[in-house]
Amino acid sequence: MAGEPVNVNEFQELARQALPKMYYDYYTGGAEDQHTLKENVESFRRIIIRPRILVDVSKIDMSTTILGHKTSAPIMIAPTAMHKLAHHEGEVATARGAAACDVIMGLSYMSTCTVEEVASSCNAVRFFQIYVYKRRDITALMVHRAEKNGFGAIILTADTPRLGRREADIKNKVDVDSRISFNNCDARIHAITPKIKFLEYQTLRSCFSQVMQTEMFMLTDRSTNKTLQDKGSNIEALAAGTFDASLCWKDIEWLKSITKLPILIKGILTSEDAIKAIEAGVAGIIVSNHGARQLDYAPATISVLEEVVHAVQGKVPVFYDGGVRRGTDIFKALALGAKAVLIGRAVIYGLAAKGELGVKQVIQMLKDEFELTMALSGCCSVDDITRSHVKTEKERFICRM
Ligand SMILES: Cc1cc2nc3c(=O)[nH]c(=O)nc-3n(C[C@H](O)[C@H](O)[C@H](O)COP(=O)(O)O)c2cc1C
Ligand SMILES: CCCCCCC(=O)C(=O)O
Repeated sequence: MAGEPVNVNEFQELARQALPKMYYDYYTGGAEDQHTLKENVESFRRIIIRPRILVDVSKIDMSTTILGHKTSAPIMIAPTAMHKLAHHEGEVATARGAAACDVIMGLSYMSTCTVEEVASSCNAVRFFQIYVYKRRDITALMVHRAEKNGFGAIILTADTPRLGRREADIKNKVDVDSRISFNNCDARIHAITPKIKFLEYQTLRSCFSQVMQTEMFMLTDRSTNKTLQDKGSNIEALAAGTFDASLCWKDIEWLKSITKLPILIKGILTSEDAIKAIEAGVAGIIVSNHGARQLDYAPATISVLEEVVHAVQGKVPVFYDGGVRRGTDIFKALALGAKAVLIGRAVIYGLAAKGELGVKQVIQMLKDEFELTMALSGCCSVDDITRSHVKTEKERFICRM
């Protein structure tokens, strides 16, 4: 590629050049046939924008308010794991990029910088994403650390009782550089099982590979010495050992009992679950298929956004993620009822290509594209973006009949 990157796809190419194949594949990949992965992006292309002309667009205001936090644009950074695999400064660089653009940073439970490091690195508004461990006390500790360090909300990821099957990670035998550790969750070593308590904690905590060995140890049936789970990737095995697959709706009550922070639930794809989420008392919903990394042949996220928005009836804000690569995508999601969008891979591409500067450039690029889309569509503020500004494929099909 000649010159500076001019769009997210070009940042993706820079990330590909910068990263070892194993990590690039981990970041870009989706589950199984990657059908949903393609659809997450393609479905946006099938939605067209209905622009209005001769509107005074000399001043465009992209700002909005998310759970009471004023932000420069309806954009948040999606929680994604292990940023130190993309850049040595990890989530600290990402958070600084978010702060520079005045957007909210979502920090993953599986981050490689701690909540304390991220909190002290910049003044970005931060939300903390959690997976719920079998060992609830560890998750509670993480929630309290986030609360103590000024995080503004908890994002409960609810679509991951087990990790999706990402075949590239299996083939690549994905593993992590021994200098990197899950610093945020070093307590997670305890989470695997009380059975491993006799193993030396300090030797276990240092890196992912060692966690893997521990995990494999734990998954071995001592009587036969046969590994109980050896078909998935290392990451899948680790998730199987730590994540609580029994998590269900009643557990939101538990989460509410341990924190005063507002709770966003991430991973809603149906009206049925949206209604349950509201009954459970969440402060907001994130319509997400986890970047198509969980259930393949789940719907493209943008195709179900409206179903969820209708079910929610304005009771709580609805956020969106999946496949956002352009400012026009952000505009379309807002027109279909999202309050804001979360950006996953695009931010990682920026981070891998240029660290903090790359994160900043990717977000700024998306903001610039979004602002231009607003101007060319005749919208001066985010409230001016309405359902009538887009036409879905289904509507176009009905029009033709
Ligand atoms: C490499 C990678 C790691 C992710 N890690 C997490 C995570 O730790 N927690 C989580 O809730 N979601 C995680 N996600 C899902 C994102 O939060 C988000 O739903 C998704 O990336 C949005 O799609 P996009 O990448 O097309 O923007 C991850 C996604 C990717 C690509
Ligand atoms: C036990 C490590 C699991 C990391 C999972 C991160 C994630 O959600 C992803 O999609 O990858």
